[in-house]
Amino acid sequence: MCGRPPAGSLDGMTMTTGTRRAEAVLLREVRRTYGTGDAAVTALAGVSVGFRSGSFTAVMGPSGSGKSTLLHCAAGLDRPTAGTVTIGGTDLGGLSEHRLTTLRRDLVGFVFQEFNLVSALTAAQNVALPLRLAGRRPDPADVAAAVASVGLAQRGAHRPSELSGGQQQRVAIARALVTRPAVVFADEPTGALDLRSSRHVLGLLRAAVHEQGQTVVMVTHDPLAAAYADRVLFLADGHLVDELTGPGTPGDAGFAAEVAARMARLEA
Ligand SMILES: Nc1ncnc2c1ncn2[C@@H]1O[C@H](COP(=O)(O)OP(=O)(O)OP(=O)(O)O)[C@@H](O)[C@H]1O
Repeated sequence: MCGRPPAGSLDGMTMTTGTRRAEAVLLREVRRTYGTGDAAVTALAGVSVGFRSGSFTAVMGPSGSGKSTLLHCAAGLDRPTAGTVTIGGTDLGGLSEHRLTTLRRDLVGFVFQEFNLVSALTAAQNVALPLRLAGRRPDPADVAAAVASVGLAQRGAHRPSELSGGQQQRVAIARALVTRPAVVFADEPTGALDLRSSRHVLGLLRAAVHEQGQTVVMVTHDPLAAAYADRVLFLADGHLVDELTGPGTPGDAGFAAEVAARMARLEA
């Protein structure tokens, strides 16, 4: 947020792999099955995909296609039934719950559709929360800068109930970015917002990628939102079935139309 590289910088992995842009997150043959026997549901049927450091990826697909499951497995919030997930070169499968929690805290930020702010805390206190949870004493200037960076300099002392939905989501984004995580996972971040607020939020996520070098993976149902990403992945029945690369212009109308056409085909 302050022009510094992400705290979870993946340089070490870049050197060991010898590639300029390492995979911040890598899924290999990830399967996730819920339930057993006749009641078993295969949410992910063997997905292999990488998210390069400094990239913005949107994940789309019909309802029930496995988008949230993919996001949760990639973020270490859920454990795959089979396959491997690595974040910053670390295989999550081998980690204890405690180490997994620490890795998420150090390398990962989250943005949810429903904001998930703590209602009793002010905007600034919400933004400072991940630093406190990491045992750090937040520098008020850093917190103020994070709040200002999402356009809420005058609102730091307000509680969530005193903010609009769009403002609350901007607080959630500042909170997700304040520790400068290598990867931000966003699950329908604009699902509850109007068009203007959505654009603002998507612009902030894009800036995190293109100005701060962070990596964003965003699940969305909205082709206009997906058109802010550099790449759009399409899931169907737990499989990765299609992929589009954007023209590099945020919210490009032609790209959004192409994304909508691919979605319409999947939903037909
Ligand atoms: N905890 C669970 N127990 C049983 N089945 C589940 C569970 N979570 C998800 N599923 C099933 O796994 C499949 C994929 O679900 P998932 O939530 O990943 O899809 P999605 O693409 O995110 O859907 P939506 O767009 O509707 O949010 C669905 O068939 C869903 O019913």
